[in-house]
Amino acid sequence: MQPIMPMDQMHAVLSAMPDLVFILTRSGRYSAVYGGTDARYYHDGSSLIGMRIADMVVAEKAQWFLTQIEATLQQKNLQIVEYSLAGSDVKGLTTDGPSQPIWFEGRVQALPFQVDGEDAVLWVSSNITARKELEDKLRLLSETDPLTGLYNRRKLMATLEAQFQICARYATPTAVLIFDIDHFKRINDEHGHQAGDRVLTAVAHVCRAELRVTDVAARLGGDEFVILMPETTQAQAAPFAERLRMMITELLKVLTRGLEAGTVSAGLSELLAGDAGIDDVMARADRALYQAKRSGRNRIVLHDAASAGSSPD
Ligand SMILES: Nc1nc2c(ncn2[C@@H]2O[C@H](COP(=O)(O)OP(=O)(O)OP(=O)(O)O)[C@@H](O)[C@H]2O)c(=O)[nH]1
Repeated sequence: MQPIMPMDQMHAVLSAMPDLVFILTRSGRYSAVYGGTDARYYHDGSSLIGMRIADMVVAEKAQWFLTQIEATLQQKNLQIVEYSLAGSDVKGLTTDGPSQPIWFEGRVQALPFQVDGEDAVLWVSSNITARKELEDKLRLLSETDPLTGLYNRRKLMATLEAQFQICARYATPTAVLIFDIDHFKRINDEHGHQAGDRVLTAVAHVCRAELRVTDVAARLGGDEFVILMPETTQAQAAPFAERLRMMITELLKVLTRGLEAGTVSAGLSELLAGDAGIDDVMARADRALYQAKRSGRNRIVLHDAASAGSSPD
């Protein structure tokens, strides 16, 4: 049998816990706070003892904590939750401790005895901010095109797939525009690859500035870009597409110094009720783009008009 540790040693062990440990009652009272004494990772929580969550934490977050405590008491098994808290979310903290919001992982376990006449949980908070930041960086890297900062093909397809599901359920339209810089290769050949990169970056900048917040711009690869316009039919998207084409053309004129590569071709389509999946709309927009290239470049072709012409396949 394990020897019983003297109370003062037991207390010292709890105080030395690397993470913050709370005993919280069902009504949200901080009965005890231990550990988490390294100010690089945690604020000193000792001032919370005897207080109630609802009095110490901003209302919306306090309610969230109470919900987690109740769930743990009812389910009686370990709950693992993630949440963020800024110093300003908690009243009465000392100014020591991190100044940025902290991400925590909370491990919450019901206690087999009552504390201060109430059911209670042990809540261990670990600072996981560094891990969260790394996750954010990795997500950004996996979803964006490093040159332009726009969504990459993978993220575009995932977004289009989500939009396809919304359209299938609620019959809302989504327009898809694919555009491509005409004779982009000449820009690279005449002005160098770096100049080509600057053109691609500037085009992305125009897209970002012109789009609505709900629109999505992506670089498919090379000099090919896609814009998704949720809640927008092909007909509604056409004037916007034309304005964008003209703005990019103006920009290219400046950046390419009159080279015969200063124009844009585009194909426009929309999700249709009978589509089996997102490949259908991408193929229609692509066919329309092909048609725009074939019929002299420097133009936008709408899917209906494109389907009347020949296709690349
Ligand atoms: N600067 C730069 N060039 C790239 C990048 N990715 C692809 N390219 C170049 O983009 C050019 C695309 O050329 P093509 O696909 O032949 O198309 P185009 O010259 O625009 O001709 P059309 O589309 O028929 O008008 C190729 O020369 C690629 O090497 C990039 O990230 N940066």
